[in-house]
Amino acid sequence: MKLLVSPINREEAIIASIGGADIVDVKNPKEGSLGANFPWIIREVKAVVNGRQPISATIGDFNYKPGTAALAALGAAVAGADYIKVGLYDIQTEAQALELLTKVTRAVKDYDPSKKVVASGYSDYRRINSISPVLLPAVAAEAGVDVVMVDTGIKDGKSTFEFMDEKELKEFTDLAHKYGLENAIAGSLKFEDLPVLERIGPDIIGVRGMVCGGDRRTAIRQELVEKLVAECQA
Ligand SMILES: O=C[C@H](O)COP(=O)(O)O
Repeated sequence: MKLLVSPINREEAIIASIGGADIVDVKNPKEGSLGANFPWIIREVKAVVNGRQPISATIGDFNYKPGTAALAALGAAVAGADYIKVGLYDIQTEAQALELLTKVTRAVKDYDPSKKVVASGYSDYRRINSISPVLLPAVAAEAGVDVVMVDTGIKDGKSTFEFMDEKELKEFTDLAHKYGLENAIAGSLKFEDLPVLERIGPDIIGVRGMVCGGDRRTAIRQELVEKLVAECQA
């Protein structure tokens, strides 16, 4: 399992990078679960990571605005993100998801076909009235997306495992692989979740709170990133 760590600024990005994360994911929690950070922060992170890892950037928890999403995706790509991550937050149907993801993917790949698009659904989709992540792999594959993900939409400490059980997350993972996509699981994951995550077998796990010592509002700690890297490799 590859490890995606989500810093919010340059200082945390250095810690995540030196600690050994596989992907350094720039976000802005002040603007939501997959809140977008500023282009200059993405550029700064790209510069300090200096090619050690690919950079991911979130572009927001989106409603049905394909044009706005496509333009934001291009912005993240131009700023240097290698992975551009869009959240399907206020999206209820497969048709809406397909339209939004098709336009985001076109915006990114027209600019640089080597960049990857990540479509994120939310494990707590029922409480935010969003599309089920299990419906996303088929739609994402049709749209030309590279990675499908689940995260929690509301960051109130409740974990993805409180909303989707092992069986559902395995179904999501297997479907992604059936459609030729990579997949990622995130959402207040804890060290004690690692055995079940190993059984489920996602390509990537995404974390912040876990490597902040449990409270995602505090800073990322290098020793916790190193511990997680070691446990993921064990
Ligand atoms: O992409 C990963 C998220 O930033 C996960 O954050 P969290 O572990 O605090 O829920």
